[in-house]
Amino acid sequence: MNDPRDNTAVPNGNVSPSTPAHLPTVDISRLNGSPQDRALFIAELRRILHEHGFFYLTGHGVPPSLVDGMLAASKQFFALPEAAKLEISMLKSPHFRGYNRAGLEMTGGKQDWREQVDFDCEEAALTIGPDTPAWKRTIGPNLWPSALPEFKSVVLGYQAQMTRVAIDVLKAIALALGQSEDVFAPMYEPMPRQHLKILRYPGRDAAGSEQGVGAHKDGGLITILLQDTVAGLSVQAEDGSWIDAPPVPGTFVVNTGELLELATNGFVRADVHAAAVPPAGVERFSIPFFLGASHENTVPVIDLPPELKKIERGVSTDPHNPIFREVGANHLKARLRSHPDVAALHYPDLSA
Ligand SMILES: O=C(O)CCC(=O)C(=O)O
Ligand SMILES: [Fe+2]
Repeated sequence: MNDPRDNTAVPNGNVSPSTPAHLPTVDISRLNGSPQDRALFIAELRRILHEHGFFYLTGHGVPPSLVDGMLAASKQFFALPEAAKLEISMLKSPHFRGYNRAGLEMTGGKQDWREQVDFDCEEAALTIGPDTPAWKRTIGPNLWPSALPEFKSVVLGYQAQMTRVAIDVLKAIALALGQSEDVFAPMYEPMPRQHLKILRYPGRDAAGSEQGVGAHKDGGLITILLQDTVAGLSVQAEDGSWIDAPPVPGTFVVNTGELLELATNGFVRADVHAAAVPPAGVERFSIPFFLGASHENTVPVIDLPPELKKIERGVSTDPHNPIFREVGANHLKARLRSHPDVAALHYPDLSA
């Protein structure tokens, strides 16, 4: 999977006062409605994808108990003594899994003020020889805290459910683009990357930076974000204004990532977004899940119908942050950039 914490050359922090605009809502269960409603839904989704690349998702079928359990387990983890969290420090993982204290991840060259744990597919490390592509070193096991024995099953259960939701949404997007519902399958099969991050943003009084997470686009195919009760996320619209995306109970915020923008030659927008540090004394929890393409694949360009093709935007290339169509190489590039300390320790041959 491409890394969602991909940095972009956009101004950081200082998100301007938000407009009162709202993100649209997509009720994916309408795909199972009457033929008329299904057709209406697909047409609406097509417009949303072109204009926004961000929406609230309802009708997703995720049981509230699973969401509550995941949030509760995340809060339990962050409440552990620091030593118990550092037991799974990402510095111990050449595969970019594990815990980072606030201020260790970078976006736009600046510190993000949030503590976090990263997970991806639960898998064994590969045998690496001199000719093995470097990205294969990112394959490997997740790290699990011994202080919370039940954590692993909660996280893996939630991750599996998010993979299902993300693939359902990708199928709906395929239909909205006039394609067969499996048009993206050659990108995410045989092993979609399943990057899950649990995040805690401490309040402004405890923060060492104004930046919760700096302005960026997500690097994968699609992101399914769960927010707890505190607002903080904002999204940049095409006209440059910022739209707040506060939590709405029962929904996820969904956004399309750079690989989808690449595959649709910019018909689908991957919007820039950022999260602010919460007010003093308030902590914010959020849990993004990033579904990515399978590492060994190359991102194709999907041949859209003529009426969509004529409003493709093309893909802008940032010389400071090139996007590679080779998924594994793209993923490694983004991980090295986001985690310079892990890169220096485990990839001294590749880091500057
Ligand atoms: O915390 C949030 O609301 C957004 C997090 C985010 O955009 C990211 O981690 O990529
Ligand atoms: Fe993001």
